[in-house]
Amino acid sequence: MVAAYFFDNDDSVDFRQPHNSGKDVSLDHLAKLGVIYKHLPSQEEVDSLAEQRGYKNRDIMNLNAARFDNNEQLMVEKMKVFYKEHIHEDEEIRYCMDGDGYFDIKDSVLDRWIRVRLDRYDLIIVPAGIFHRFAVTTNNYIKALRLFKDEPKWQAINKPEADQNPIRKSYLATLQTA
Ligand SMILES: CSCCC(=O)C(=O)O
Ligand SMILES: [Fe+2]
Repeated sequence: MVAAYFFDNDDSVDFRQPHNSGKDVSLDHLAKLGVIYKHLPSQEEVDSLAEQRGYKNRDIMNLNAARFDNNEQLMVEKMKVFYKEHIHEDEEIRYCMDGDGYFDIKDSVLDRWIRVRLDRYDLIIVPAGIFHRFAVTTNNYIKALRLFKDEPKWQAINKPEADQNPIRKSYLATLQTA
């Protein structure tokens, strides 16, 4: 079941560890940042949400150590692409079909990372322009359905370019009016 809490900022510890500061974050607080969480135990519910929100395409991302010949070091190296804070110019919609993972959300009002743990049948919608990152847990496995409004493309925009991105600026403007 989902868990959300402020990240403990202890970068000396493997990023796949929980990093729980002990300070929980409510789903309402996440919603104020534009992040939507849902628990959808059936595929029908996922399909209905996709219909409502106009997600026309999807694919499945399977991240596990076996994909890297059980070479955990290689997997960690590859995972760092997702763990580098980034934005997208579209919503990021991920549904955990199996396994688990951490979606870290940057609260730009408090300037703090919020860690959201997704477990099976959890879905997260990360708004366009918000800084975020992803890590598997120490289970080293997630099977995630990726939903897209248009073409299934994954384009991460990192700092410093992201800070000047118009979608980023629009996102920050929504926080001012919230
Ligand atoms: C398991 S989905 C990987 C994370 C991701 O797609 C992203 O952060 O853009
Ligand atoms: Fe992303």
